[in-house]
Amino acid sequence: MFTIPSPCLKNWLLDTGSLTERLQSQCTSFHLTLVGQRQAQITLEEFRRVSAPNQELNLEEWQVREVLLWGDNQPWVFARSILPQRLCESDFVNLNTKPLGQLIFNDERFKRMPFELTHMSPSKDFLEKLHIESEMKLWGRRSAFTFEDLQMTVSEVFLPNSPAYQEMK
Ligand SMILES: C=C(O[C@@H]1C=C(C(=O)O)C=C[C@H]1O)C(=O)O
Repeated sequence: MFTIPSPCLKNWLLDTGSLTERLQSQCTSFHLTLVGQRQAQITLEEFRRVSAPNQELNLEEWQVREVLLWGDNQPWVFARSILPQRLCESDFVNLNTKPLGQLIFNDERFKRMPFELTHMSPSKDFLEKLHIESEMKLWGRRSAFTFEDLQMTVSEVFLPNSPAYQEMK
């Protein structure tokens, strides 16, 4: 078990509202960049979290979506979501740079499950790509959402300049 180092960080990690909306309230200009969205290699662990019992892993049934959420031109959150292909062809069609939260939090058919929290030391490659010098430990969370008979996961990592670490600077 681990201790979350600040009440501020704990509040961000466990906030069940739309992270997009909360980040937007903390900056003048918010934007989202799409790192990628495609039928790609989901890990076995990710598959176990979203699949139904006895479901076979078929990569064509899932999309991996990775985005960066920026506040005042600072990368604040990296998010990786595992989305059912069926949702990508219906409710999430042409999502592109529209934040997933705008769809999820305005549709009561999406039900959020409890958060899983984690902390990590990001790879040098990941930090270099984002021109982040800080080597601090990063904290993140993952939650699964159910939608009718489907499940999806949203994982979010708070990056060093995000307001989640405000009190720790
Ligand atoms: C789930 C939300 O959507 C945000 C937007 C995401 C996207 O567009 O891929 C991913 C993670 C979230 O931070 C949210 O706003 O809380």
